[in-house]
Amino acid sequence: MIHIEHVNKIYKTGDVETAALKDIELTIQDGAFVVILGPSGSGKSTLLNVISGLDTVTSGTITFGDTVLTKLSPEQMTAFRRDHLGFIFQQYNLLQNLTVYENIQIGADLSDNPLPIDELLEQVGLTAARDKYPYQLSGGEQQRVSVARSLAKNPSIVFCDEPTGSLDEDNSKRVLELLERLNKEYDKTVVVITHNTGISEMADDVIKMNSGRIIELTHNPIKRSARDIHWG
Ligand SMILES: Nc1ncnc2c1ncn2[C@@H]1O[C@H](COP(=O)(O)OP(=O)(O)OP(=O)(O)O)[C@@H](O)[C@H]1O
Repeated sequence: MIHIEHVNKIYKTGDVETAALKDIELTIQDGAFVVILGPSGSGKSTLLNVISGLDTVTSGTITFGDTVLTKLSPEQMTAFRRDHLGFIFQQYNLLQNLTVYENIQIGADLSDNPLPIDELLEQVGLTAARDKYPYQLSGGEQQRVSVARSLAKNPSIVFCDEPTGSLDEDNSKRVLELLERLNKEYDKTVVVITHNTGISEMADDVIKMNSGRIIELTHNPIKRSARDIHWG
């Protein structure tokens, strides 16, 4: 479980201060599928960055199970990220000189308890592409490799920042189906940032942000599967 208590984040650029997060209070349950929605500049990426330790808070506390993330040193935070957190971004960030298999292996090598790469290749439908290089794949296929890479190290939570932002509807739904499976079958907590309101139909919990604040928290009693969401 992640507890976020009274978190504020102020960016200072010269004399200009931007309050990117204002008194955020939030709990993310283990195994939940959480979607964060909000207009550009509302603080979604900043929230994800501070929860995942990619950035520091200005004030407030973030607790992950028994670990108080906001008290960790940068070195401890790096180790925590490596051991527990997976990331998927809009850009696929694959290493161009490595094959599909080798890109996934990079994720597995970070862990003492990795998932089998061949199984992951099968899950993302890329067994036949295992020896291809990223430039030989479509955007959708590349994003599926990055999903497999993030899962390979067997993280307890996967953070996704606009994971379908560069994909058409069909490829997006394939990637979303993988996130769904990762949540249900592999029991990972999944946190997705998106502009696409349709994706919130898949979520257990939907967080709406505006101007650095959480303006609405909704729990979906019934979730739609990735294939059935309304594409927005
Ligand atoms: N490194 C930074 N330095 C200064 N200001 C920043 C920095 N990063 C973000 N901001 C500001 O903080 C606010 C929140 O930005 P953030 O990137 O979290 O929004 P977002 O909701 O993720 O937007 P988008 O959907 O466009 O990615 C914005 O006003 C932004 O300009």
